[in-house]
Amino acid sequence: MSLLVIGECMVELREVDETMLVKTFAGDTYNTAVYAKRCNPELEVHYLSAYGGDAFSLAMNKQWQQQQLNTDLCVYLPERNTGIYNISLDAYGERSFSYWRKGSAASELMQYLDTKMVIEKSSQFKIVFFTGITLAIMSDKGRQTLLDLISSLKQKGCKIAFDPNYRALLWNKQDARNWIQKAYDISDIILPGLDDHQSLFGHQSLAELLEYFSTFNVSELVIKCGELGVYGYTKGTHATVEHVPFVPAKVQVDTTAAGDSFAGAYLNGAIEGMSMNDKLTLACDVARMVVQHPGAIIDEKIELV
Ligand SMILES: O=C(O)C(=O)C[C@H](O)[C@H](O)CO
Repeated sequence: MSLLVIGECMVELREVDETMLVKTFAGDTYNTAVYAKRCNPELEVHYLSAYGGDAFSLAMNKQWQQQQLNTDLCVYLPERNTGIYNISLDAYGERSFSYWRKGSAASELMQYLDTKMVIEKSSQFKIVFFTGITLAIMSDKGRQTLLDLISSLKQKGCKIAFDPNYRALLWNKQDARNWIQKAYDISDIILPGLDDHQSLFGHQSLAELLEYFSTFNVSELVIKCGELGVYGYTKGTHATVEHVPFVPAKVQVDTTAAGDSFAGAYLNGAIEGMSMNDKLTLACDVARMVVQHPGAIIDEKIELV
């Protein structure tokens, strides 16, 4: 049984000093795929994306292989390029991003993907994961084709997991709200951040989020509340909430991929059949390790927990 992750990977640039940049590869869904695999090297993790014919795309593809991801479903678009993003950090290691990704290969994935072929393989995928960023980079037609594909995979028995990962730079708020709600409608496992919901829907508290999600048919709801910790709810047991308090990292170097690594560890735990408390604890531990190192993907020699 495997995990299928759908989205975009890019060139990641980060400044070493005023004249030097480090180049690696990252993107929210890719980060999740990598950390799920690192948590359990036995787990088959499929990464579904598109890559171009430029030199960066080819190097990126090599990196996907090195991370032991299964890329059989990926689409090659020789006329397109890979996207690029840059990480800027403040004095507390809080990150912000700049993007050069319009028209990237991944943004056109759904125009070229053989969705029937993916549906035929559905029995392999226990969980299918995508994010608000996966939707944000696509045209409306691409977004609808993606949601149709996800719905078909759900009908075939795959569990659907979704993280809204709202990035205001990538789309307007109204579009983001509409499409993220459509994604919630078909998701079994939802991993929202309170901050995303504050920006998108004006929700100010955990209680407001719970009220909002009470109308969706979610089997696992994991709400990340920053310094208030994380809360996990399992369908039918909304009264027996699991709460894991926030424990700060020894040092916070770069918060890039904190949420993505959390998702990777959590989904790995879900596939392994862990309890809600164990999944949340593992996910928090992994995210805490990731923020202590620069960039989205930390050196593989570093033990995650
Ligand atoms: O912001 C994006 O679109 C990215 O995917 C880049 C980062 O790796 C990601 O946001 C980290 O969560």
